[in-house]
Amino acid sequence: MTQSIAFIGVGNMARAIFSGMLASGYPADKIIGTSRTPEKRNYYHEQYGIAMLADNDMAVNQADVVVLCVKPAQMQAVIEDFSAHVRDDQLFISVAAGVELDSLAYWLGKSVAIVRSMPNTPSQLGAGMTGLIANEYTTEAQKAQVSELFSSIGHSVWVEDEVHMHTVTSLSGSAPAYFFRFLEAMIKNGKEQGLDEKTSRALASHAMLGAARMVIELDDPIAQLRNNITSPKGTTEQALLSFEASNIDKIVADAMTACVNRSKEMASNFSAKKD
Ligand SMILES: NC(=O)C1=CN([C@@H]2O[C@H](COP(=O)(O)OP(=O)(O)OC[C@H]3O[C@@H](n4cnc5c(N)ncnc54)[C@H](OP(=O)(O)O)[C@@H]3O)[C@@H](O)[C@H]2O)C=CC1
Ligand SMILES: O=C(O)[C@@H]1CCC=N1
Repeated sequence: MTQSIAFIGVGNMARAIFSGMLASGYPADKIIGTSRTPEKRNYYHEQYGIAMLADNDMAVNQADVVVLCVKPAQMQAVIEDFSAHVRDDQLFISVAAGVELDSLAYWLGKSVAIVRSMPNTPSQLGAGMTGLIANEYTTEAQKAQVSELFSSIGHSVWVEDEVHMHTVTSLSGSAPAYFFRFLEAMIKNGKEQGLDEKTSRALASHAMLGAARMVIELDDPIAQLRNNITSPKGTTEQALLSFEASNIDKIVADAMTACVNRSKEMASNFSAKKD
């Protein structure tokens, strides 16, 4: 039987996940969302046909699976508020950056199955990538259920050690934003060179999509794919030399390290160990 799934805190990430699920055929009458804002509840109900509640307790009561989608700083208060309603047979999935399994378990206050996930917003198009790790109370059947849920909105990988969730955040959770930023810079330059925004956007974004597809669908090393475009004394070579002169490896490493460091800082700031 199809399980009832409650999304606690419907915002960007919850919408990306349930809209991907709906597009892959998950029944709307098995999805509940919560938000404190009446306008948002009306909007999501009208737009997606899911039940939208103001009351997290009520949503948790009705759910087999509870997906925790509030901001990391709100997680403790939100969980502790509904924790009296938690049942042993429920499965909890958190999407929050930097909130560890032990903290979630402590606030939930019961020996329940908890999966920590790090999805990304392309999930709304079925093109998501999600990192996953489960606590000791999660059965293999529940892990399979979580894999199935995330495969309906893209791909997923299980990591062995929770420390890797910081790296997952920097490689896929936050990464769409890096690529958007890169595209913004490219489109800006296309416009400065005289093309209109729409044409620049189409050219650059299809180049990015095509390159990503080549990496995913072909076996060639990425350096080989790059070399295939880089004619000696040609145009690409000049662009790549310019990137190297700006030390592109360092630019990317610094950004990813900053992302990981913030994830670690959040794990420390939003930890039940501080209580
Ligand atoms: N955005 C992204 O790309 C990614 C986000 N994440 C994680 O997803 C989580 C959510 O991020 P994001 O969706 O971007 O944030 P949003 O602010 O868009 O969504 C959070 C939602 O939670 C709702 N909310 C807050 N408090 C409550 C409450 N007490 N009861 C019910 N709803 C509540 C808010 O709505 P209202 O104020 O109406 O109640 C808000 O819309 C974060 O933990 C983040 O780390 C993970 C991976 C990627
Ligand atoms: O920026 C954030 O904190 C969240 C987590 C990954 C993507 N967005």
